[in-house]
Amino acid sequence: MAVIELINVSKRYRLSESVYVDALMEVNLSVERGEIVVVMGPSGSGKTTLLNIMGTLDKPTAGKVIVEGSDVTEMDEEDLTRFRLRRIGFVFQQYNLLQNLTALENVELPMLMSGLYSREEAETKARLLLELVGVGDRAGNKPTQLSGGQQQRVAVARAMGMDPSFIIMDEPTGAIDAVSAAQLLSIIRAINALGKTFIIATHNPDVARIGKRVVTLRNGKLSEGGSAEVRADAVDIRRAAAAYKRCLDIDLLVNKRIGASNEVDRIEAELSVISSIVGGD
Ligand SMILES: Nc1ncnc2c1ncn2[C@@H]1O[C@H](COP(=O)(O)OP(=O)(O)OP(=O)(O)O)[C@@H](O)[C@H]1O
Repeated sequence: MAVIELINVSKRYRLSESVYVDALMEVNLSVERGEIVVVMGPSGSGKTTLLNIMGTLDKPTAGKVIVEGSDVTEMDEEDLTRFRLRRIGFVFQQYNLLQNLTALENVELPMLMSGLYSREEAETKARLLLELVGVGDRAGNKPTQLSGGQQQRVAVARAMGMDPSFIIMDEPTGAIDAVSAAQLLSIIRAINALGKTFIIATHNPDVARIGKRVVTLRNGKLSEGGSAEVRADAVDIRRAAAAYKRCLDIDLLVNKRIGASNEVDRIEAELSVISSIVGGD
C-alpha cells in the first residue's frame, strides 16, 4: 500500500506577473509502506520544495497529494495541521529541538500535544524511543548538553513519537561528523527493518546508499534512478525490535481507545511481523 502518492504535482513560484520559477514539473511518485526513498539532485533542483509538499507544509500549484488514501490538497489548514502532527514525522538538518526542554520532554511533546496519549504513555514511549536510538541514558539532558549526533538521534525519536505514516528527513547528516552520521544511518536502517517508511533528501552519496530506491530531481523533473545495496545492521535489531514492540503496544491501546480501526489493523499487522523478530518475547 502507498503511504504517499504524488500525482502530476507541479509547483510554480511566482515572483511577479511575468516572472516565475517552475520548481516542480508534473512529478509522479508513489512511496510504499516500508520503503526508504532517497531524493537526490543538485542545489536548486527542487528537493526542499518536494519535501515540503510531501510533508503537507506547502501545497502544489497543480496535481494531487494523497497520504494514506486522503487527498491532503483538499484539506483546510486546521485539518491539515492536525493530520500533519499525527501522521508525518520530520527530521531537519539542524535538529530543531526545543532548547529549554530535556531530550525526554522534546520526545514527549508531540504525543502530549496530540491529546491521544496519557502522560504515563507518552513518558514510557519517549523513554523506549530514546533507548531505541541509543540515547536512553541522556533523557534528562538539554540539547546543549548533547553532541550534534545525539541531538539528531533525539530528533529521530521525536519524529517516531506519533507512530507516523512516514518520516521525512532533509539532509539529516548535514550538520554532524562522519562517525555520528554512520551511527544515525545504522539506526535508520534498523527502524526501517522494523517497518517504518523514510523519505530522505540528501547530497551525500553515503546517505544515498541507504536507499533501496533513489529518485533524482533535475530542474524540477523527477526520474527514478539508481539503487544501492543495504548493508548489514550495526544496531542490535532484536533489542530495537523489543523496544519498538512496546511502543506499538501503547499505540494499539491508544488507537483502540479512539476507535481508529484502520490503524488498529495496521498496528496489529506490524506487531505480528515484529513479534517474529523479537522471538518468544
Ligand atoms: N519561496 C520561493 N519563492 C521563489 N522561488 C523559490 C522559493 N523557494 C524555492 N524557490 C526556487 O525553486 C527552485 C527549487 O528550490 P528548492 O529549495 O526546492 O531546491 P533544493 O533542491 O532543495 O536546493 P538545495 O539543495 O540548495 O537546498 C529554486 O530555483 C529556488 O530558487
